[in-house]
Amino acid sequence: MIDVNGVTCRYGDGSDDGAVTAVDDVSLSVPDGEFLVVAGANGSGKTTLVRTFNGLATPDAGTVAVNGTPVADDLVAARTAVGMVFQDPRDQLVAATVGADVAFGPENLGLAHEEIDRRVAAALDAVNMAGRGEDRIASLSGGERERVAIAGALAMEPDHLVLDEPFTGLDEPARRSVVDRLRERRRAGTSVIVVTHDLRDVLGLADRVVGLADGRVAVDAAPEAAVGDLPGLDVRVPAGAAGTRAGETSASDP
Ligand SMILES: Nc1ncnc2c1ncn2[C@@H]1O[C@H](COP(=O)(O)OP(=O)(O)OP(=O)(O)O)[C@@H](O)[C@H]1O
Repeated sequence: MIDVNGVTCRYGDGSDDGAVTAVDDVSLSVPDGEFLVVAGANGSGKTTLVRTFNGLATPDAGTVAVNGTPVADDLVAARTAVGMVFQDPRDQLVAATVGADVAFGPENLGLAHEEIDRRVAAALDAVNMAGRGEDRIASLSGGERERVAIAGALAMEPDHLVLDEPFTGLDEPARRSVVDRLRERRRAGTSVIVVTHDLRDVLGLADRVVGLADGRVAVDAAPEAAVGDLPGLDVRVPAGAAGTRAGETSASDP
């Protein structure tokens, strides 16, 4: 369980005109096994909010607890329990080859070699990169690097998996494969949190949608109840899913 209680995050020191409140008094709980989509326009605070889940961002007010332990009390526990894949995978790849990169996290957990090999193989398979362990990171395309970053997070088998705009650079087979694996992880009890302003890939999988606007929770509902309000948040929803009530303009596919 991830418990977010009254979290506010600001950038800047608050004394100048440039200070920004990125997350504004947000409270929410993410139960184990939930597939949560965090949606919202650019700059609505999605990334900042999820970065508080493992201590990469520190709230100016409020608390975040993971599996009952405040993140601030045990950063190592939070980072082990919450796996994260960011928007720019170039910042996350640490090794020279694909296999070494995906193995890096599990090695740091001190797992046995056989278990590391199993996890690396399963994670590469999940992103359609089976057998590519010897490929050099430097020779990969942007989308392939993104897939390696996702594999690295999957190989950690975290309790909670956060993916920030995970599908942007993925081709269709890779996207389908990752979606299948996320579905599988959720069935195994992992909570999956996908951050996006484009719900077309994930709305069908979601148990719940939290929509942010200006750092605040504007929508918190099951997908079928949320879709009617999402176009107002400037997010992209699947064609036919938006609540295009009479007289409204939808942000869905043309
Ligand atoms: N490092 C930073 N320094 C200053 N302001 C920042 C920083 N990171 C984010 N912000 C500001 O905080 C607000 C929320 O940003 P955040 O990246 O959390 O939003 P987001 O919803 O993830 O956006 P996007 O969809 O563009 O990734 C924005 O106004 C942004 O300009």
